[in-house]
Amino acid sequence: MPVGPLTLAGIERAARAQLPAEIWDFIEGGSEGERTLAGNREMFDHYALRPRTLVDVSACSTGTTLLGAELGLPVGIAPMAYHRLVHPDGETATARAAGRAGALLVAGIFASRTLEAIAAESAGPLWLQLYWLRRRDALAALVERAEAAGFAALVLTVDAPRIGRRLRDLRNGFAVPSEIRAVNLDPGLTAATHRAGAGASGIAEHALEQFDPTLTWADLAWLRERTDLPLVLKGILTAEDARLAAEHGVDAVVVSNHGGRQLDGALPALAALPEVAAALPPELPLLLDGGVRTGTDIAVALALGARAVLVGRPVLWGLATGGADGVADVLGLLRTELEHTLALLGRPSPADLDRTALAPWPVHGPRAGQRGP
Ligand SMILES: Cc1cc2nc3c(=O)[nH]c(=O)nc-3n(C[C@H](O)[C@H](O)[C@H](O)COP(=O)(O)O)c2cc1C
Ligand SMILES: CC(C)CC(=O)C(=O)O
Repeated sequence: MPVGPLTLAGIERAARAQLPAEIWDFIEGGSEGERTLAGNREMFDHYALRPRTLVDVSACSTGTTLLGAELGLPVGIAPMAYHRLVHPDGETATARAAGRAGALLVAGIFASRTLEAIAAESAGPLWLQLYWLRRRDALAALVERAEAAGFAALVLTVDAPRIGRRLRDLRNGFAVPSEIRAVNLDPGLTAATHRAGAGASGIAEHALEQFDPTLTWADLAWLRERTDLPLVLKGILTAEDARLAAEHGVDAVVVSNHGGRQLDGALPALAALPEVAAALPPELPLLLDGGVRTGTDIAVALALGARAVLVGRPVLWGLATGGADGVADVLGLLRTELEHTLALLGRPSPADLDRTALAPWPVHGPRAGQRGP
């Protein structure tokens, strides 16, 4: 019997081999020189783990709680547009796998399956990500639908007043194929997404047309007035903004640079985590996304103050290669790796992780063999 991929990197290779080049570029790419995209991964190399011994690790748990919900592992699926780009089932398959694993799913405002269909497949906590659309009526309607469908929190993405210059998409003249739609929005609202043009990105043109770049802290009250759902801000990278988020009463914060797809040269997510953690009240849940690819990465992020991590691209690799089962493989590998890391580190549960689990990585240069089979 052939052995399947033993790391997310193996699933990545399989996905790359089967996806059309321009879809691969849209998923995998970052903005401009892709320095922040690379930095997200490289930053994990700056930490070593400090294992403790003679600790009973016969029963390790990967479970945690987040905004009152139980998670089987401290992992959520980052909001990503158009899952149907890589698999005909799209977000409903992702939701099935998340439920099986006890992971959080953050569905995107540009989901290619309806909120109701996603909720019907979902067995675990489900949040909805929003962009600040000029058409506030469309946003208000989505909030109402999300509440009715049982979504448990809203995530407002704040790092995208416009779309970063993603050179791969510009070169490819990338547009979302017309049969794959952001079905939760009026077709008129997303038409530009489907218009290809040499040297242009349909995604970027659409955002210029529809995203409202006047969004400021004062506007959060508009969302608050419309819903009792917890409000999460995604895309915070500084202590200053973390303090403002807390002052404005948000319920959680996601440290993120949008997977290196927005401001190139922005801090790697893991580099921003300590200052954001220090600036927030300890009871306010903090999440991180960007470059999380192994159980060790999860342990490092948790030790630096994250309650949970979100994982983006690997979920689309899994979805591309095996639908719901492929996403389950990705989440299953992360759980296996995290559980091993906790046991060998002598910290039997996520709650046991803190800064004392970490030291600076003492040698310079790239890690040998990290990618694995
Ligand atoms: C294909 C793709 C689509 C994305 N779409 C969205 C989106 O609609 N809204 C959003 O807030 N973030 C979006 N993101 C960013 C992710 O939520 C997340 O911040 C990032 O992918 C995390 O980094 P990782 O891919 O290295 O795990 C997208 C990312 C990718 C790769
Ligand atoms: C449709 C896009 C605006 C989705 C997004 O945020 C991204 O591609 O990073």
